This record gives sequence, C-alpha cells and structure tokens, in this order.
Amino acid sequence: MPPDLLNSVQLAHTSHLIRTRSPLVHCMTNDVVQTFTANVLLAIGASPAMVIDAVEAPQFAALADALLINVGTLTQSRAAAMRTAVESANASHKPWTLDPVAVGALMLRTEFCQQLLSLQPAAIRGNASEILALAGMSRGGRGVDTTDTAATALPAAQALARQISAVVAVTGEVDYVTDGRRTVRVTGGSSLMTKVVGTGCALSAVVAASCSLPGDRLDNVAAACGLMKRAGGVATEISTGPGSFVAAFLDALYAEGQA
Ligand SMILES: Nc1ncnc2c1ncn2[C@@H]1O[C@H](COP(=O)(O)OP(=O)(O)OP(=O)(O)O)[C@@H](O)[C@H]1O
Ligand SMILES: Cc1ncsc1CCO
Ligand SMILES: [Mg+2]
Repeated sequence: MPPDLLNSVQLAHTSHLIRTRSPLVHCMTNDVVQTFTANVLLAIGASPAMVIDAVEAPQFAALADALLINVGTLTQSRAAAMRTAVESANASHKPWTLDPVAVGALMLRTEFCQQLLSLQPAAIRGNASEILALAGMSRGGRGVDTTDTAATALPAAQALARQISAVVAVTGEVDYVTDGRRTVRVTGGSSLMTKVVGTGCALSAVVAASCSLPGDRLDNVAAACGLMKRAGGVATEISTGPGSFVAAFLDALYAEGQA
C-alpha cells in the first residue's frame, strides 16, 4: 500500500487531545536535550518530568501517562534504571517510546536497544541510520546524525514495526510513520531543524505523549510528527538562524494550540 499523507484534521484532533488531557510524560532522556524537551512538551500542552534515579524511575513510570527512553547519553547505570522503568510501565499498562540515538556502531547502546525491543515499545522514533541499524540492516550513521534518507529506511521501519508490533517513525526531510501495514507520510519542516540540537529527541517525547491518547496510535504518532514539522516550517520563515529558530519554534508549537 502506498503511504497516506497526514491530514490536517487528524493533526488538529491530536493536538487538541494533548492540550485537553495534558499527558504526564516521564522522560529518561539524554543530558544534551533535557530543557529543550521539557519546553517542547510544555509548549504543546503536555506535562514533562525527568525522573532518572533507579529507585524513583520505576515508581514514576507507574504513575505517569507515558515513558520516553532516549539512549543519547547512556551509561551502564542509566541503562539499568531505564530497564526497571520500562518493566514498571509495562506492568502498569503505560506506553513507552524508544529513541535509539546513535545506535549502530556503539556496543552498549546497540545491545541495550536490541534487548528493549522484546519489552513491547508502543513506538520507536529515530532518524534513518538509527532505524536501519536497529533493524539490523546497517551499522549506523555518523554519531547522532543520519547518513541515510528516511525513504531508504522505510522498508526497515516497516519490517521492525511488524516484527515487534509497534509504531515506528523514521524521520528526516520526509517523516514516515508505520505499523508495518499502513504507512503515513509527513512532509514539511526545514533543514534548519537539524541545525539545533534535539528536535528529534523532543519529537520522540511528543511521540511518547501521543501514545497515551485515545484513538488510533499510528494516526496520533503521525500527527505528533506533523505538529513538529508544521512548527518547524513556521519558525524557519520568521527566524534568521539557529538561535532565533529555537525561540520561534517553541512559540509556533505554543500557537498551534491557541488557534
Ligand atoms: N531536511 C529536512 N527537512 C525538513 N525537516 C527535517 C529535515 N531533517 C530533519 N527534519 C525534521 O527535524 C526533526 C528531527 O528529525 P531528525 O531525523 O533530524 O532527528 P534526529 O537525527 O534524531 O535529531 P536529534 O538527534 O538532533 O534530536 C523532525 O521533525 C524531522 O521531520
Ligand atoms: C549531540 C548529542 N550527543 C549525544 S545525545 C545528543 C543529542 C542529539 O541526539
Ligand atoms: Mg536522534
């Protein structure tokens, strides 16, 4: 089946659901993107909390509406805390989302993410090289950056989605969101989104939030991608570089919900 194009009614619906339900998103994410991720979640009307201790994380995973696991600055002790949080989220029937940052060449994060695949993530969001590597089809990108296009990684995303019954979002110039049967294509945004750190990581937090919503998960995750693309496009038009882009991007996300 050829990909559907994300429609604006779905985007508005998911955005409204996030703002009215304000999901509490438990973020176990990397050191680089903590504040940006929290600000993105606040701008769309969700509620972020960064709880990382090995004792507190499983407690909080049971209370929060959704959990994000991002391995960008993984350590062995963080991996242990993340695993207990995932197990707790699963025991409490809370959806969790994986961002496999720089998976491929590096052993600790690659083995850890491969193991997590058996713990039923609701969604996975990564760039093309990360999704290819997670599916076992390449050795990863250049550090945290992709060296492949999302279209190239779509078959890997579809295979991975079918294999573990999750929604997989592979992002880039075009985003593809798939459950292995149906695929939604999300266009927009701009390359300036890759010139500030953490747009992908923050998107994964928005994907995590969207997994807690009622309705079709694939459609909600695609809408999460659409929200970020649209704000990225608006922000690019009014900004003059990466610095002003960040402020304009947060303002655009915030404004989407006020319309
Ligand atoms: N060339 C591009 N044109 C338009 N949008 C893009 C482009 N590249 C990335 N994006 C958008 O930027 C956001 C981040 O996607 P990307 O695939 O770069 O994630 P990432 O590599 O994991 O990022 P990071 O690791 O910095 O958080 C997504 O919303 C994506 O759609
Ligand atoms: C730059 C960087 N290094 C580790 S995580 C991260 C954030 C982007 O993924
Ligand atoms: Mg990334």
